[in-house]
Amino acid sequence: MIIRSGDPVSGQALRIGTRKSAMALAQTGDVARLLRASAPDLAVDIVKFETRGDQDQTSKLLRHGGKGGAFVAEIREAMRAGALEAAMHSLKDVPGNEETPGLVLAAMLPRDAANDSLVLRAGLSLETFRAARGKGFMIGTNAVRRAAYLHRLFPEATVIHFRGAADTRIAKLDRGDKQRLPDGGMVGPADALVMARSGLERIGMTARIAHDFSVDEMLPAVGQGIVAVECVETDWATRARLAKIDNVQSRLSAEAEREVLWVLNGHCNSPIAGHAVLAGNEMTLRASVLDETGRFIEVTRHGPANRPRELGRAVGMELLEKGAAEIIARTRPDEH
Ligand SMILES: NCc1[nH]cc(CCC(=O)O)c1CC(=O)O
Repeated sequence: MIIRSGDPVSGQALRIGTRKSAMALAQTGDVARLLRASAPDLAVDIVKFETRGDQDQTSKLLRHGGKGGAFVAEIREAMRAGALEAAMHSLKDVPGNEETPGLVLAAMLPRDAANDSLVLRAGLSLETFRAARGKGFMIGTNAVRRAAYLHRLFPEATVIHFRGAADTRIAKLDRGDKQRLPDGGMVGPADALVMARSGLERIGMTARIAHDFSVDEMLPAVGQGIVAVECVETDWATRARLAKIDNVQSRLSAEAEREVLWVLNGHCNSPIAGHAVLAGNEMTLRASVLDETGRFIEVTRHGPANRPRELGRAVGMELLEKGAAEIIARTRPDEH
């Protein structure tokens, strides 16, 4: 079968579902631009969803499969029901320990910056923060991975629960808002936040970055910086369109990193980090499992770039041999 762009027979547009945060819309805009460039006649419709993940700001979310899972689930339902051809996801938010029968991540965009960045409250200087080595400062995040790395990097700082979309999080930081904890208590205000550089780039807020953590200082979440597009496995026309914008390096890195999650049975809010780097025919995969009490296991292995799953499996198994399962079990969301 020949797939023609803008398919004049059906005249159908490709409908992509997305959350409606500023970051998600920027990402979906990137997907649409690449699709149109690869098939100039293709009509791309962006369908905005307010997911349960955006509405539910309570701790229930963590108990029910985690934040990431909630963001993803509703858009998938719409796609399975035929209301969409494709769904845009931040790969980082796509659970790595679940089967998704009938769906496939058919495109991954070129990876943006994978590292995390430090954002300071307006008026607070990096010099002041550095001189205190974090002492007396409150740093906000709701990712257990970032919290554990912050305890390693700034043992004298206090890490506090801080949530919301990227742009509203920074607004709350600058206003000095207190945060409601899952148990109903209040904490804060925060002096600093840790956020993905890629997200800040997408919402045009890189001017607020006080410091970029290197990926070695703070190993990123699996898939961080990669935008993925999912579709129905047997929707061959959509798969052909998405295949045109698929980036091989992102896909190979994602396969290696996500295999670690699969081996560790990591959930959305696991203290698991993983990052693959490609150099010629070789891939280097580093992954870690850590907690806020200072337990830290890190594994680095090299392998052929065209066998990413094997490398991910080897790294995951070595983490398990070194005791990763016990650390992960202690941070299960349903135990929060
Ligand atoms: N959980 C929200 C989320 N999902 C993906 C990103 C960053 C963008 C990316 O990884 O591509 C973010 C924001 C953040 O972590 O600061």
